[in-house]
Amino acid sequence: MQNGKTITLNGNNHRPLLIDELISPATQALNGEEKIKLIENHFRQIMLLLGLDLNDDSLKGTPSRVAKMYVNEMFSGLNPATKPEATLFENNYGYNEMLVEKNITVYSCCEHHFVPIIGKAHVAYYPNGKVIGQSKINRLVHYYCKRPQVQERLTVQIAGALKEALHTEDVAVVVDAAHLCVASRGVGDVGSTTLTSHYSGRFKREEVKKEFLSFLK
Ligand SMILES: Nc1nc2c(ncn2[C@@H]2O[C@H](COP(=O)(O)OP(=O)(O)OP(=O)(O)O)[C@@H](O)[C@H]2O)c(=O)[nH]1
Ligand SMILES: [Zn+2]
Repeated sequence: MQNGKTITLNGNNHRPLLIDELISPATQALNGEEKIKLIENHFRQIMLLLGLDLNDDSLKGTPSRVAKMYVNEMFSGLNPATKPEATLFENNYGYNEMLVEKNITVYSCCEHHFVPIIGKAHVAYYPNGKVIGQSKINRLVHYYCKRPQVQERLTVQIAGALKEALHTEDVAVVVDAAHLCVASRGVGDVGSTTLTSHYSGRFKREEVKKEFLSFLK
């Protein structure tokens, strides 16, 4: 029982979908403040188990800081209410070529170790009647980054959201990112990055894919 609510969090009772994710009913029942309070308490326990002094001036606010950072910043993309609206405009000027938005910042979090994934996403599409406000592409990428992720899922989710917003299959996504779980611990390889891609519609054609990749050089 916490804040007058009984919650049962069962990790197995929900399987997130690729695009319109399901949040478990127990979590849905909590508002942001309630989640922050619960996470704060659990994080305090983790710190105590690590032997840290929670009376220390510098450490005593950490459980609350971490909880707020998780809910409002790092994992805000788990809340569907934060999904950006894709503003569309008529393609009045008849632009029918490929549009590429490259070097979109990727700051995500590895779901296996909860450490950062840092890199870039490159996205392209062909307009199908409408064009999207450019910044909305960046916003959609950031939305899916703000979850515990694996890079493969992140790539597919970005592609799926763009197809849905733009009513077209003609979408390409490349993500190039460094995983701090690989760089800062474990194998300790600071030089490697991971590349993932998704091509659909016209981008499956070799010459189209080649044109897109030439823009990324
Ligand atoms: N496919 C995929 N794997 C990832 C991603 N992020 C991290 N991983 C990998 O997830 C794996 C988890 O492996 P485990 O053996 O369970 O964990 P571990 O003992 O900490 O493994 P090491 O990192 O090798 O020390 C590691 O190989 C990570 O490199 C990702 O985005 N995609
Ligand atoms: Zn990891």
